[in-house]
Amino acid sequence: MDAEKMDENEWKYHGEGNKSLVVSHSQAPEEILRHLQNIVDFGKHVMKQFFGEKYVHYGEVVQLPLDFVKQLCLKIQSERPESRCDKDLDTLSGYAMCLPNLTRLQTYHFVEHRPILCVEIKPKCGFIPFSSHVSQEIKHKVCRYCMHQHLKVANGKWKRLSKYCPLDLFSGNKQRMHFALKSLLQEAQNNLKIFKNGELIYGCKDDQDSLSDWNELARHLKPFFFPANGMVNGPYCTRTIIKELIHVITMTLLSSTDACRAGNMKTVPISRGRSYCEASAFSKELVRNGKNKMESSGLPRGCLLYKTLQAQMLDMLDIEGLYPLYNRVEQYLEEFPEERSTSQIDGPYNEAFYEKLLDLSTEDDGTEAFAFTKVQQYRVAMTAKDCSIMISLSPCLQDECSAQRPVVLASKSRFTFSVSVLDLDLKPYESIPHQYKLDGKIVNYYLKNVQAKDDPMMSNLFKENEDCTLVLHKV
Ligand SMILES: O=P(O)(O)O[C@H]1[C@H](OP(=O)(O)O)[C@@H](OP(=O)(O)O)[C@H](OP(=O)(O)O)[C@@H](OP(=O)(O)O)[C@H]1OP(=O)(O)O
Ligand SMILES: Nc1ncnc2c1ncn2[C@@H]1O[C@H](COP(=O)(O)OP(=O)(O)O)[C@@H](O)[C@H]1O
Repeated sequence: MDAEKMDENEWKYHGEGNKSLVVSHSQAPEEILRHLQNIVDFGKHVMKQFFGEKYVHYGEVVQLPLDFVKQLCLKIQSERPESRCDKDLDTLSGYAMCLPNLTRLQTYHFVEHRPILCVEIKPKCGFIPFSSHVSQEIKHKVCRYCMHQHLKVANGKWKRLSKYCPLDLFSGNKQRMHFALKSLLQEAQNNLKIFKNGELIYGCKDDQDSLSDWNELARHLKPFFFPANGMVNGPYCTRTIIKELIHVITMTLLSSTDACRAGNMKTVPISRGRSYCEASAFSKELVRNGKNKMESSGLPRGCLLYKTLQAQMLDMLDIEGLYPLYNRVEQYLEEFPEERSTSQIDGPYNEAFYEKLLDLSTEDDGTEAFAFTKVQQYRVAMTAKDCSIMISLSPCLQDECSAQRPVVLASKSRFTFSVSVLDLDLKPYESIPHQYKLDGKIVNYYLKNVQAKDDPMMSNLFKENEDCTLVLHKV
């Protein structure tokens, strides 16, 4: 073994059996450097093409003094969520990614000493699968997020079901978007965070029991929306401020500030698949009110939600259609392992990698080339389904507004703003089997524990511990 690997600091205890003690060597620094460079390249050559350069900040890889890294890890350890403390921080390579602080304004110089409000939304998947490979009809009616909620609550990840449905947010219909944002504000889970001058003031707390405290949030937001202090504190004030916040977030999400290939590239028709989710609390409320037309005004092509949805819809086959192609790739790589590097599964994520994503055909010609393309497109789609949108807002005065600085108006104030996308590291090829298994778990749990209860006929099929004879009538 290489002499330089004989540094005890690079080894860690993994476990032991009756006769053996297991230690593992941490990733070699060059592997970490390549991993981080891959993330930067993927942002620079791929996601910037989908989202546009104004929305994507891919940063750069830097090397830091090891002492600094070690001291930093000790300093922040107590602030980390308990649920994440099982993940070790890399204190051996010194490599890190240097990114702009997206809770600050990105696109324009921000006025010094001006307060900044930042809203982070993790929208999740905004479409219902339209693939013919889908085996369960429920997947054509209820979206992944709404189905997954029930399994998450059953597994204890969250205490309460969220009323948020991504299809309402991605609908482009202001009424539906307002409902979606209000639902996120009621039950943030890991889909909403609000920062004030870089400090987290709302959402995504490790303590799932904390109910949303709108009064506390309104106290933080009041100076932004009613700077003249013309609003007396109280329930009306809280409701008014929350409505102002929802309005401003909606307008920034619908703003379109930069044309790029994503706006012009041959796109997956967004009209494919149903435009609303049967499980959405909004659509149920609409039906209760005797209306059944779900408006989907459609998103402006230049806005970030549209571009995010375009990238998500690279998942054209659904995991059920993709998984056999993944197996075809696996078999091919078992026979020709040297092809792994030329396939660019592990990078480099350069222009050539991007160009290969543009073939949107879904006709399987039986080749490995088709399988490789669909697998890579699926990985990009998974990444876009798990990314976050950051909206930074700073109050501006009338005379500071100009044509090239985007401004959003509230009732008693105005903001200059920037919109960015983050968490754009390509999802690993190896996570595809996990996606396939998780998809089955989510759907099966929903069918057995939710749909059966909602549908009297179905409930007879699943009623447990009760003798019931299924009488089949001759037709
Ligand atoms: O689908 P992936 O591979 O992107 O997995 C995501 C999780 O998404 P999902 O469960 O829909 O597959 C995501 O969980 P949520 O559904 O968004 O709750 C998970 O987010 P956290 O809950 O914040 O962990 C996400 O982890 P990171 O965002 O990467 O931290 C990722 O899970 P992992 O694949 O386990 O990293
Ligand atoms: N450039 C950034 N500026 C400000 N906050 C950031 C930035 N990148 C990440 N964050 C914060 O850190 C959190 C985790 O970062 P993320 O890249 O999503 O990690 P992971 O991929 O492990 O989920 C984000 O949800 C966001 O709140």
